[in-house]
Amino acid sequence: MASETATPLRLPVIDFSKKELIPDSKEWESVKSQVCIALKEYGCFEALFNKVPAALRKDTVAVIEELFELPMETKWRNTSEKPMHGYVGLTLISQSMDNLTNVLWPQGNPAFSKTIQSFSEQVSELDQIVRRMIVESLGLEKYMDEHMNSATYLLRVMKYSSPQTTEEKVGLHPHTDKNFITILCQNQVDGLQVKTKDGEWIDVKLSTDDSFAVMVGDSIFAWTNGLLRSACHRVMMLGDKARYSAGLFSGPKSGYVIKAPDELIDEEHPLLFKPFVHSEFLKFYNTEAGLRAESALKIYCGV
Ligand SMILES: O=C(O)CCC(=O)C(=O)O
Ligand SMILES: [Fe+2]
Repeated sequence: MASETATPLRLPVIDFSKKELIPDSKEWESVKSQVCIALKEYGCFEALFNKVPAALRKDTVAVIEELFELPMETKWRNTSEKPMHGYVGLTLISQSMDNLTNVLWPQGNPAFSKTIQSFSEQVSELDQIVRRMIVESLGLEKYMDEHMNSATYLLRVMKYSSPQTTEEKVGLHPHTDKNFITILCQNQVDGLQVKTKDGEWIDVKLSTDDSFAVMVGDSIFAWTNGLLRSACHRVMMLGDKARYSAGLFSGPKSGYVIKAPDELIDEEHPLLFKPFVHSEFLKFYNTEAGLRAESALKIYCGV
């Protein structure tokens, strides 16, 4: 049957590595329109971004592996009730990095915090380029400074142990991220999948050593009044190697109210979500009803 030979869907790949990528240049406009198309369709794309030196990426994966070798207290382990295969996620908040390092390695481990810190800084440049492009492509320049200044970052590192079977196991259940933008990188072990509008799962196979997966979260979905999708994604594990990933999450600062700009609301595009404070929404998301909901955002503040 013909459908069996259909080529699997691939995420758009967008190149952010060109020297000429400066605001207002031809290159910038071209990348911007690719970003806008990809985020409307998939809420996600693969970014090629060579500003993070290969050595730093390698060091980052190495320190993450080192971190997960430590005997960790249960409070740092995943506390979700949902069955997931061998997932451990740790949030490293950049600002308190030195504190955390001192707790984990009382004798000190400056290399760890330095690596994680510079990795976060370099990847945050890509986040800022993407968010600038989003604001510009929706004609919302008037809100540029407000939006850019409304964000804060956290870095989360994850380990998914190998299931040691030939049968796929859930590493992380389907969800949308709740923040603005998530940028993920991984060791050589794939597993991330993104759901299309038609409900099909696409394997995210990062194609180069400079690749990152970039995803829109619910805060951008709400702020753009639904114009850009927040990508539903999950992790499926197969085989005998552990997956390590690192995600830089940009999200609204504490207390910041997310409100879709008037420019995006008219009769044809009625307001989808009432203005909300992100930290309050997160509290709801972490309740049983929030976790059970297909869209916690809709239940929390849908119009
Ligand atoms: O490990 C991954 O690639 C996905 C992680 C993820 O979706 C999350 O932490 O929200
Ligand atoms: Fe996620």
